[in-house]
Amino acid sequence: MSKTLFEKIWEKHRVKSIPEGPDIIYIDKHFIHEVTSPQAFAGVEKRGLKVFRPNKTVATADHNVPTIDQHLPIKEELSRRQVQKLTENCKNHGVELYGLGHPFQGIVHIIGPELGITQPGMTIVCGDSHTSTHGAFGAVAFGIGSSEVEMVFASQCIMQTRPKVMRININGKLNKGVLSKDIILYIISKISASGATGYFVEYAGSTISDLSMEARMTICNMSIEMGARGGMIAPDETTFQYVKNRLFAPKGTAWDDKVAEWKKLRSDDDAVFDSELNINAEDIEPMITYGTNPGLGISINGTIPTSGSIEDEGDRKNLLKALEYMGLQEGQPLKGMRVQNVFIGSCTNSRIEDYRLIASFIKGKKKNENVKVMIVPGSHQVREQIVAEGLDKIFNESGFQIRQAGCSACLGMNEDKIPAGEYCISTSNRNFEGRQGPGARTLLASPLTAAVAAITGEVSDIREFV
Ligand SMILES: CC(C)[C@H](C(=O)O)[C@@H](O)C(=O)O
Ligand code: SF4
Repeated sequence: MSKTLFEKIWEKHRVKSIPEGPDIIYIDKHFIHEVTSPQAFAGVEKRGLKVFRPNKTVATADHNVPTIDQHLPIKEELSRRQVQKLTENCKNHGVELYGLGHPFQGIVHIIGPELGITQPGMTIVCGDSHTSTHGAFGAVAFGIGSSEVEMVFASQCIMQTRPKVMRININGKLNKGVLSKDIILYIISKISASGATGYFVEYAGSTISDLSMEARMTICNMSIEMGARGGMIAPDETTFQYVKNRLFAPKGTAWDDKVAEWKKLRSDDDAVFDSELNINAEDIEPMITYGTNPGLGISINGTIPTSGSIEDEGDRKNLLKALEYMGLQEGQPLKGMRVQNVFIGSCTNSRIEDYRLIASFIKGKKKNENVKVMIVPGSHQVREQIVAEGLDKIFNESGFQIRQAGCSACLGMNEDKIPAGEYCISTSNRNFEGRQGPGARTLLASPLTAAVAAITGEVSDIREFV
């Protein structure tokens, strides 16, 4: 019988099916961080257990860490305790930790791919919704809750109801100034923040095949923002080239064997999806969000919808509530609006490719004097690469501040917060109320759209500058 890519990987990892119930799935790789692991460690300890296969788990400190002076003790007490607890737990259970000061430290979804831990055909989980990022390699990767983290610690397996499968086909050439972030913001604006609920999404088509791994990760990362359980892309030459020679990638004949196996990881030609969506790449323009969920987005030249144009009463109320929080009006354009902050980071867009692109655009330009610009690399290694390539000089000359690796202003769990009432163009993935700090107002956009705003001090159309 023909199968989708998702089904092939899922079935290969199925240990048992519970009649009328969930499947038990073997997990190849388990990532953990300081926020969702303490309860799980406490849970296994309460049962008198140890982590069953500690070498299948990798830990990093990312959410609570400061992004300056990481060599000093963490100032915020809660953050300090969380990171300390992670260190103790990893030590007690024999789990490898890339903590502060370690050369591999960084955002969990950045370091997995970067180190070659993330590989095609794997099942990967983490107590973090953006685990979907790893699906870009043709892995079944999804976020889990703390009680499921405990399940994986205890058994290296997880009980999961098998989701439905959706395919989103994107074909054609991208317009000038349009990045993969715009593709995913466009899709979510079309199908809404709940449009893929209950599904695992496979992205396919010529536009996707033409993308780099970094760009594919950005798309898979935000699958969760339309309600999907995860997102994935069939591995191809681009994938193999990215993984090859990375630290934990298979080497020698093991590499050849793996690639032969990975080449079979694609949906069969006649595989049936529960839902399918077709998108024309030429329809996509640079995008920006105006509301408090990632589905409330428009093209950079667009206007905010009017409440009168929205049929559903719930949606209408949500729009008005979002606009009130955002200090925006219905029908208003965003272009030309002043912003006070630009945040270029998070597991969506903090890879070296993002910074190369931004650096080549801003070279020789100065940031607007009223804007604060934060460059927060996704990992320590990305930061080192920025310096090795001399991009740091470009950023410094433009007045962009380069910080150390962490989740940073993507969410207000650490010292990096956006002041209440201020606007921030952010390359992250969530614009919820208070996400970047109490009262902070987030406009999600691509790294290029963020960079051009840093220079002009206002929401701008990158196409007018390149
Ligand atoms: C803190 C963590 C559990 C959370 C997540 O699951 O995604 C965070 O990473 C986020 O992006 O909101
Ligand atoms: S960077 Fe943001 S979205 Fe990614 S894991 Fe950290 S908090 Fe979550």
